[in-house]
Parts: sequence; structure tokens; C-alpha cells
Amino acid sequence: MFVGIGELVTCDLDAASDAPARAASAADDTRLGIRRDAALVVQDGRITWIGDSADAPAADRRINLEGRAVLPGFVDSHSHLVFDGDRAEEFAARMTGERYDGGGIGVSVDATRAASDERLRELVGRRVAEMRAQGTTTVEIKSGYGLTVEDEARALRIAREFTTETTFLGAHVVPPEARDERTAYVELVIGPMLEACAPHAKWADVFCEPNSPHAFTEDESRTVLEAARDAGLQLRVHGNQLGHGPGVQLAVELGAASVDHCTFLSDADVDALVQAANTTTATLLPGVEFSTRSPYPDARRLIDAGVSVALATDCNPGTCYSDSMPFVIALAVREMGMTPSEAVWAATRGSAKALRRNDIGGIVVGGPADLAVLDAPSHLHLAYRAGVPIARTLS
Ligand SMILES: N=CN[C@@H](CCC(=O)O)C(=O)O
Ligand SMILES: [Zn+2]
Repeated sequence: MFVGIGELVTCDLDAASDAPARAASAADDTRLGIRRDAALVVQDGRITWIGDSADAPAADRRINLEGRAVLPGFVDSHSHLVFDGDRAEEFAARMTGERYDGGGIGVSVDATRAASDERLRELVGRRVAEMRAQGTTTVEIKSGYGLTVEDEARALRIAREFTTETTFLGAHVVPPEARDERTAYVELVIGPMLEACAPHAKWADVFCEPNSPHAFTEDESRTVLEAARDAGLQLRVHGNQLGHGPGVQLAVELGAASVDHCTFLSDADVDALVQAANTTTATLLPGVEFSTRSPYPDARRLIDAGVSVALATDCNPGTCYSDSMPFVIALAVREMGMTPSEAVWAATRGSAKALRRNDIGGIVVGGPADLAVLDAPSHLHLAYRAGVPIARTLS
């Protein structure tokens, strides 16, 4: 049992029926369901009681959190953790003006193909441990740095050892060796690659980006997504990252759970996301804009319009080699005009919704004890103390 919780952020509203977290003012934290001086009882990994510290029942073990804040563990609904090598020099070049266009993905593909299973497993394990150490309790992991039948299936098999939220991203880019055979590569993705990968994946994703010569057009993306849906996978889309494009409309049309990035949106894109708010979440990844020196997505415009918004890291070797949800929350507050409560909601309930999960992202009796604790009295400190390691998981 945990007692002496200074601020218990439950996010306990029903994720299926909730409207997007829209704060009435910067100080509004009513949607977070905050209790003060709280206690909770955990048994066999589940929460069995929530109440005031003063009313806490007897328990075998009693841990006094001395006024710390407890939140739902963060849900990181977008990551690419199965890779070897890094692209620090590409990052440094961007800081002095180079543009990102997805071409560096081929560098990570080479390094990942050359790595042994053991090496990849160790790297993913290390990254998941880093995430947990910063308060993340659920992570989605994509393939996408193999881009052959065997290498994509291998990436997903390894990812499955760490999470049930695995995503087939054979359509990440056209690999360098297939550059002049785009059609043949798409056929490979929707044929033997999908067949080998589907047993290890819950989701399929595509980098739909006509602004990159390496990524996929609207027609190619539709072909891949429809084939994946027919194979029983649920859909997600990388869209509208590098410029205006068809990603959002395609995601909404196909009923994808999430369209991720949403950096460049037309009014029609926002309208489509409002109409689809119960089905399709806009997942914002501000670590990418930080790491590519790009304009941030307009989170205020989306939230004020009524779009369902989530936050995730997009941890990958190219556009954001950070797996820190507290960093993302700080960026969302400082750079995207989200209130601290909106950012916490989007990183927990919102991100759970982007994974079509109602069982995580909140603290409720009967739910899993997926908890984050802060070495601080309130969730405001996540952005206020940016860069300070105040968050960890509590189990
Ligand atoms: N946009 C496509 N995929 C990743 C970047 C991958 C890379 O550059 O290695 C992203 O989400 O930003
Ligand atoms: Zn991504």
C-alpha cells in the first residue's frame, strides 16, 4: 500500500467516451481527477483500493511517499526501438541547417541488418529500461529498419518479447537496393513480407509522405494499408510530417487508430480529425521537431477544435533519439501551447486511446498498477523541472 501521495492524478474518466482533454484555462486540471493526500492499495499487480491516506486500510506493506505525486504510467504509443547504430552526425548537420528528408533511414537499415539477434535484443531491452526509468509503463514498438522479409519479421519477433503493441512498418522507406523498383518493393511488402510479419504484429503503419523521395505516395500507402487490414492488422499512419500531404485524410478514410506527426495540417485535415475524433487520434511527436529544427505542430488548434490528441516520443535513431516522455511533456507545454494537464492527459489516456486501449492510461480500482511517481509534489513539475530526472515507474 502507498500512503502519503501528495497528488494522485487518476485520469480516471472513461477513455472511450471522453472528449479530448480541453482545459478551460491554463490552471485547469479538473480533467485529471486529482486527489490530494491520497493512498492506494496494490495487490498482485492490480489496484484494489483508492482513498484518503487517513482512511487507508491495513496492509502487509506500507510505503509512505511523503507528498510525492503519483500518475498513470506514461503510454508511449510511437517508437522505433529495434535498430543498431546511431546518426549523431546527421543530427549535428541538421543543427547547422541541413534538412531532414528520410534519406538517413538507409544508414540505420544497414546497421540493423548487420546486427545479431542478441545484439538487437540487448539494445531494445536497454531502451525499454530507459523508458521505464522515466515513468513509461506501455510502449509501442515498430519494425522498419530491416526492410527484407527476414529482417522485418526478426525485428517484430524481438519487439514482441517486450510489448504486445508491435507494428509492422515494412513501408518505412523504399530500401536503397530497391530504389528503382518501387512497385516491386510495394508488392513485396503486401505479399511475402506481410505474411511473415502479421503473426508478430498487432498494427501496420506506413510512412505516407510525398514530400520525401524515400517514403510512400498516397496510392502506395493505401495499397499497403488495405492489404494489412485484410490480413487482420489494425492501422496507424505516419502523416503530414515534412509538409502538407494526404496522410491525415487517408488515415481517417481507412479508420486508422492514429495518424502521427500532424505537423502540417490544412483546415480540411483538422475538420476530418474532428469528425473522426472517436476513431482516429492525432499523435504529436514534438521530440521530432526539436531534433529536426522544424516548426512544432499546432496542438492548440487541434485541441480547441475537438481533435483527439496524444503525445509520444517517436524514439528512433534519425529524427528523435530520446525515449523520454517527461521531455515530450515539457516540449508540449513550452513549445506547443498545451497546458500541463492537457499534456499529462495526452501522454496517458490520450496515448492509450491511440492504441485502442481502455485498460491503461488511468488509475482505477481493478485496473493494472501501471504507475509513475515523481520526486515532486505535482504534475506541473514535469514541465517546470524539464531535464531533471524526477519521474520513474512505481511497482
Ligand atoms: N518518419 C519516419 N520515420 C521516423 C524517422 C526514422 C528515421 O529517420 O530513422 C519518424 O517517425 O520520424
Ligand atoms: Zn515514427
